[in-house]
Amino acid sequence: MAKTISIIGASGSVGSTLAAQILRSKLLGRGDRLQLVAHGVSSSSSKLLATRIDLMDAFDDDSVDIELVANIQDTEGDIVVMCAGAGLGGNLKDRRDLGKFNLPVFEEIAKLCAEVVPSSTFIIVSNPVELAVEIFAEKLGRERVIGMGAEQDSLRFARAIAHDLGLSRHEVFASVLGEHGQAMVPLWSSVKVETNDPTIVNSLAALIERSKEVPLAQRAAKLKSVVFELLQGEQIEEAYEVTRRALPDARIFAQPLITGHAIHSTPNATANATLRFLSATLGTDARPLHGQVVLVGELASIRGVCGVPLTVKRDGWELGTLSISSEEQLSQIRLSAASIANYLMAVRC
Ligand SMILES: NC(=O)c1ccc[n+]([C@@H]2O[C@H](COP(=O)([O-])OP(=O)(O)OC[C@H]3O[C@@H](n4cnc5c(N)ncnc54)[C@H](O)[C@@H]3O)[C@@H](O)[C@H]2O)c1
Repeated sequence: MAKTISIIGASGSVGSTLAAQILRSKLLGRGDRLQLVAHGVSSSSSKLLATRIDLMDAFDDDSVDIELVANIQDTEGDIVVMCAGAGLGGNLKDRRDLGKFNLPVFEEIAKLCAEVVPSSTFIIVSNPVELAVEIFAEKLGRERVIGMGAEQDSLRFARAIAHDLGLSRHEVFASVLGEHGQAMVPLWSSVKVETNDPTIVNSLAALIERSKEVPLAQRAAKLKSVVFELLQGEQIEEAYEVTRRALPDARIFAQPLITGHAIHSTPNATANATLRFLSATLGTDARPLHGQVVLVGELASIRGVCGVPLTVKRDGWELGTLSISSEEQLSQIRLSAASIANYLMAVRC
């Protein structure tokens, strides 16, 4: 059966990079459609007209129908990727700062989607991911609304560990749960390396031991403050160097801020993580994922939005396996969920 993927916010950095990655990955074939959705504003439609031709010049051999959709009301995707809204930059330094700008955008787009594509699966990229997930889940049901931020964070954590151990990321699995932002919870107990090499196993154990010397919140806050100071002087190289010297769990709090500062977004990494959800939804990839979803008590009695391990299929998400080694880590996830809930209440009142 022919498939349609719609990208809302396709003219942005993430949306346009994702469109190219979808076509390059051959997830879609002859007769399938990729909809580039504008929002009824001529500037976004004009950019997408040009983007469409550029994508056709690159990928027309596969005969995917690349369609420009001028208004969100004409979205038809079986899977809809939500990438619309303001991103970080200027005085907006934390993803939570975006809430007040993106709240009306999320409400409007979720309302329109509920009218035209009520049964589709929604992959949420826009920040704050938790806010968009809550709003979309209210309008469309929680079963098929998934934020991809936790997968992005987990891939970053795995890469940071792989880097320090001299491995490649495909040899490391790691989970980051909770918020896609200041209350994220990198779980050392989830880390698995695909090797029995004692040197590497011992190096990982040493990293874990070092991570216990100073609480993560303290290390991450200090690192971010040093990074912000360096960014004020546009010292990008020095800022990356400082993060490289930090432990992987703190590094992932700060490195995306540098990338966001320098190139406004994190388009390739975000598109890559989003592609995993598209592959899972289309049934071509069964790897475990991590994502922000609305829970109703399935995990640690949490009710509300939280990043958790997931398996994703065409008809939505299911809770995946949680590798938790202690009650302390479970309580960190509960605290993160509580922090998300407080933030959502404040931004929506
Ligand atoms: N979850 C993640 O890991 C992750 C990573 C990077 C970016 N993001 C988020 O994704 C979103 C897009 O990021 P980007 O870097 O592509 O930003 P961008 O500024 O390059 O693109 C924004 C897109 O949103 C559209 N848009 C803006 N206002 C709109 C409105 N009122 N209605 C409909 N569409 C509107 C724009 O036309 C454009 O297509 C941001 O919210 C950003 O914070 C999330």
